[in-house]
Amino acid sequence: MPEGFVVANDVNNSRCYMLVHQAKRLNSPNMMIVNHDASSMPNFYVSDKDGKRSVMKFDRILCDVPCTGDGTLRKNPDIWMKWNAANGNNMHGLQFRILRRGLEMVNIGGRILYSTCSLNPIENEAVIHRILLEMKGAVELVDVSHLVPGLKFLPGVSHWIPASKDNVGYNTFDEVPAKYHTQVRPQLFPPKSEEASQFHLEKCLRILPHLQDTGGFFVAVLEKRAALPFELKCKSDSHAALKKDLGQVCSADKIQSDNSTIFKGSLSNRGEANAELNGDTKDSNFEPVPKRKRLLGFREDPFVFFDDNEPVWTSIREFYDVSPDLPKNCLLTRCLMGKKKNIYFTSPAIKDLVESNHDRIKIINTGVKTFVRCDYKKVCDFRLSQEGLPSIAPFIGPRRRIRIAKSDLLLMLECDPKSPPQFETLDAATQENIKDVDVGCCLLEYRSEELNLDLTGWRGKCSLKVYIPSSDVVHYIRLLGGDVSKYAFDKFKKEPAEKDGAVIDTNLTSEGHMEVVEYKVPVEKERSGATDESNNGE
Ligand SMILES: C[S@@+](CC[C@H](N)C(=O)[O-])C[C@H]1O[C@@H](n2cnc3c(N)ncnc32)[C@H](O)[C@@H]1O
Repeated sequence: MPEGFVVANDVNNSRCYMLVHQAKRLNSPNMMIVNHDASSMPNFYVSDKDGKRSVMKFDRILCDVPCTGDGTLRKNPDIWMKWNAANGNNMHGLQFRILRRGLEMVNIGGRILYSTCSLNPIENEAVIHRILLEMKGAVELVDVSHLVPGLKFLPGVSHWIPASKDNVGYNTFDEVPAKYHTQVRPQLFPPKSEEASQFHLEKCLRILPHLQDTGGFFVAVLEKRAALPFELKCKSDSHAALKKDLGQVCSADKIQSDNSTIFKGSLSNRGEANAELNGDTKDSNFEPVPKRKRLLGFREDPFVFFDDNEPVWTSIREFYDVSPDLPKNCLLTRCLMGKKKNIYFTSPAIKDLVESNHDRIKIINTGVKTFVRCDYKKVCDFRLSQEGLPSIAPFIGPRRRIRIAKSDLLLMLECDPKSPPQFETLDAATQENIKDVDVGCCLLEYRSEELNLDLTGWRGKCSLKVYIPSSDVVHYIRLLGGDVSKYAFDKFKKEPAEKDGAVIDTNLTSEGHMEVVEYKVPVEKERSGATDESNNGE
């Protein structure tokens, strides 16, 4: 299992759930979704082998920041009506703060990608220029054009004209009328022409809509070459705060006050650095980081990892013939009491991240669903879930594995789920393999030179079923080279008639029109209520 992991964040709670939905397709145990304001993102702690905790720095950070979205004018025509040369002025501050916080959280030598779907330089080059100025050489723009061969783009610009909402542009801050001083601030202005070349803003990528018929997009990659100026200054403060933070078992209040200490420490120093830079002590350019509200008040179920005495584990281990190499302490549920419904699996690194931060970071989701309660089946209380199978398949023992042939798999995928293929219709070798496996949930393994598949199955008394999400059925038939034409309808030629028990799915065809795919499959119920422990933020 890879040691790396991804932490995805959005300040908007609903967007986090959208993220959960999208990320679910990856089936990755190495991912965590969190819900914070990125401009005041709390530090993440990790522990080493001796259990000593330290602040984690990321290797890579991608800041796809909120923006005016004026690069998407073609698909969002309402932007035309609201467009104003000054719209970007309101976004600049938040964009800058998000990027700056990202730089704090990245390792020296690490990279940060800043992107917007806007073409307004105030949201783009002006943010990068301001960061480069403030970081005093600790951060450099990187030329990444060779990493995207074939992509058409224009270089970043080094000159732009900030404007007020009445669409009047200003060459210098001195020209800005006092009434607009809060909107058109000094930081929005481009570098002086004689200084412009030192920033290399041409290394930014401007992807313009007409170049290759896309939306407009802006991308800049920064590398952190050294500690940031305010990091050096506040190092001792942060150390003291960190020591204090780690030295106690935290209550909610304590955590809040400790975190504010850390942020206050770095903030005041950042303010200093910035004021120094701008010769301005009044406007430090840093809005105060708000004290985090009710850290423990968000409505997410807890993440409860299995301990050595987990009562449900023995029967699962025995039934699935699980290898002792499976890190069972990386299995978790989302309920403290009552019947466990779903069991999730994370990588060891994510487990540590959850345990070291769950009381200070709003974790929305992590782990892949691996076992699902199905005690009505009276064999084992839990069946395997296809979502987590790629992660734990290597640990499932031979007693629960059935090697199947391609023809068997196609039969199972294409059949009416109410009438799964009987043993005698299966490949002769498969029929032999089935004899070694008792009734119940099992792992169906298909192996060929081109394709290896591990699928959740059900070995019945006289039939064999594949047990996968309905939305994946056509995908697997396609992978196996089966005929999917009978599942497809062209919406523009024929209205699909929903038959009893049929599942309708929609896919976008390469022609860009909607193809409606209809098929009958065993439906695995994967979802329940929004705050139910069983849904892990899905
Ligand atoms: C351009 S979109 C990013 C879209 C994202 N890359 C995706 O593919 O879904 C900007 C996102 O930033 C989020 N956002 C806005 N302000 C934020 C903040 N202060 N901290 C974190 N996320 C923020 C918005 O909710 C929005 O989802």
